[in-house]
Amino acid sequence: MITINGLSKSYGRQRVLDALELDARPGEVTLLVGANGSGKTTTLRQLCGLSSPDAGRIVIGGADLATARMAALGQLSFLPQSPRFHARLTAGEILEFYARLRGLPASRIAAVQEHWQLQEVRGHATGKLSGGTRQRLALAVLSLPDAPVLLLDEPGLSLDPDWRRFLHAELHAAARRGATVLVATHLLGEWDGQADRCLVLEGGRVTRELPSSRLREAFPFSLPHPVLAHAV
Ligand SMILES: Nc1ncnc2c1ncn2[C@@H]1O[C@H](COP(=O)(O)OP(=O)(O)OP(=O)(O)O)[C@@H](O)[C@H]1O
Repeated sequence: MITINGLSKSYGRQRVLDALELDARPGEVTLLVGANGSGKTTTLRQLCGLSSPDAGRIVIGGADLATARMAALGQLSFLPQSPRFHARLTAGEILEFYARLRGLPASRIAAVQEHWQLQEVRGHATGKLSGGTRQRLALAVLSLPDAPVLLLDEPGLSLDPDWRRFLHAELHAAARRGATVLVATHLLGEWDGQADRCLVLEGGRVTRELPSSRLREAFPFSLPHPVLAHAV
């Protein structure tokens, strides 16, 4: 469970989040949608403790991020928008590194590697992987700890349609196991009908909640916007 109350964040004079209220529940895939620059990444970075809010409260699985930081962060697994790995390390070394950080056994690495079909590139330097394969590696890292709260920033960007479908199925499977899944995206077409809830971020606040099956009809006014027009 994620609960955000009154979260505000400004960069200089730009108020990006303005007393944001948001919740994401266990057992559901929740989308946070909005145009480029609407504050989706800023929201996820606040949730991960990578940036401090000016005001407001974040509670993750009952732990307040400000007062019980380790308990809150320990429940998270985060996929950033542009995952970066050391270019000379191999895919296998990356998985081993993150597994060691989380205290996970080699059997878990093997299972995740097979699940995301990374066996063939296990010995390949990440700098030489295709964008989509690197994204699959990042998703494998995300799924290593089987965390109760998953945060994903534009997870489908470099995946082909088959892997996007696989990703959706994975996220729903995690939700069925009880995880809270929050996905930030502006790729509305990709997620049409694919989420349990859809929160619309505008002007630094969640202004509306829609069923994801209504994403396309809910955003016709956005078509002249180049990004949203491209996305739908
Ligand atoms: N570290 C920072 N310093 C200054 N401004 C920032 C910083 N991070 C984000 N911003 C600004 O905050 C606004 C929101 O950015 P953010 O990345 O959260 O939007 P977004 O909804 O994720 O956009 P996109 O869909 O393009 O990824 C933008 O105007 C951005 O330039």
